[in-house]
Amino acid sequence: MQPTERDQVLRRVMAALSAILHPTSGEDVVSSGRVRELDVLEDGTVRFRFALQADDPGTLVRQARTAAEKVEGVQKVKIDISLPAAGAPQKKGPLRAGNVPAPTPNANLLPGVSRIIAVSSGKGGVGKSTVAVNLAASLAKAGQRVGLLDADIYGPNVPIMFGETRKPRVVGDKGREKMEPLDAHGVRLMSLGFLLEDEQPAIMRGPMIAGILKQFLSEVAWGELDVLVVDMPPGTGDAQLSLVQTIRIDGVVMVTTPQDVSTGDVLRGIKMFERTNTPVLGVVENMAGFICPCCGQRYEIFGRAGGQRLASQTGLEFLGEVPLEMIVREGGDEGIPVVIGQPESPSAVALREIAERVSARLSAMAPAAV
Ligand SMILES: Nc1ncnc2c1ncn2[C@@H]1O[C@H](COP(=O)(O)OP(=O)(O)OP(=O)(O)O)[C@@H](O)[C@H]1O
Repeated sequence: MQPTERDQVLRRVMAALSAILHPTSGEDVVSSGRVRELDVLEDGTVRFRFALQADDPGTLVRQARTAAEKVEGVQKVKIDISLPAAGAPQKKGPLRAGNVPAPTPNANLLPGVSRIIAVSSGKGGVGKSTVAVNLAASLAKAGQRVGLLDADIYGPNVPIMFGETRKPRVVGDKGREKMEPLDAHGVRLMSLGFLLEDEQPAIMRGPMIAGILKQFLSEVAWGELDVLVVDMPPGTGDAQLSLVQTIRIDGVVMVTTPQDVSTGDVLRGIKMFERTNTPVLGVVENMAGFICPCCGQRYEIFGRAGGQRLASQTGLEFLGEVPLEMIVREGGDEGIPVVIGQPESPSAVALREIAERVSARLSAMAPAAV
């Protein structure tokens, strides 16, 4: 594209973006300073940075993308989103929650995978992996072709929860080798933990993930899958953002305990996904009451209905609550997910119903747009 032509495209894009107004303040996204560093490259790619403000709806960036894509002469649109850091002015610097590029996941990275669900939590230890494992096992039991990617680099314990101690095999011709996922309880299993040294400090792992994830994923022979469940690292830092930017995630299941809700970590997690245009399917409340193994009596150790309140506060679907039951922990330790080992238990029934709701949400979605 010639410089004069690029200039014309630039002007047309600028005009198209200027027509996008903030729904409450009415200011347009260009003169309000949200769109920055607008450029048109020789190949017709339009690039700009979108400086999101705290009260911006998640749809504003999408509107800007659609408007730019429709402009005559534009081949591709790349947007870097800067998120407002909580309570602090924005600074330039390394990848962090306040300054992240927009997710531009590669659609061809997992070509045989129809849907990707991420299971996430605001903080560690709330039962995120337990939900991911049982969600995957339930979907597989219901006849779907399911993969499970353990991307929890800080505590990759999904293989153990599936009773797997093997390392994946390498298959394929020389120069085109791929790692074959392990097959356990009808689920194809792969863990980023296979790449990490046990003694590697956790602080090294977040930055590492951005570098290795793409290569790692393209070197796994997933085959055809209806659903890939991704067990995310806990929290909302760089590692989570790298994942969202690399993998095309169709929906996120947020796991919380009634207690965790009150800390606001979950809310921060939900906001991070919304700001990166990653749909959140709903909230699961785990450890929602202890069921005594002796008498079956239920005790609300961590309080009640926090997840439900959070769901209504955020307008998200409440996907269900899972009680605190010893058999869930035992199933995890023994490598037999409770939905398989004790399918009639209250927790297994709850987890299966959650899987059904997630499955229904996925079926209702339009074909994945990337
Ligand atoms: N509903 C439950 N009833 C009983 N034990 C549970 C339940 N949910 C999770 N656990 C147990 O709590 C512990 C933490 O669960 P899990 O590893 O799934 O949490 P996580 O959020 O993935 O943690 P991390 O952030 O460390 O990866 C495990 O021992 C698990 O078996």
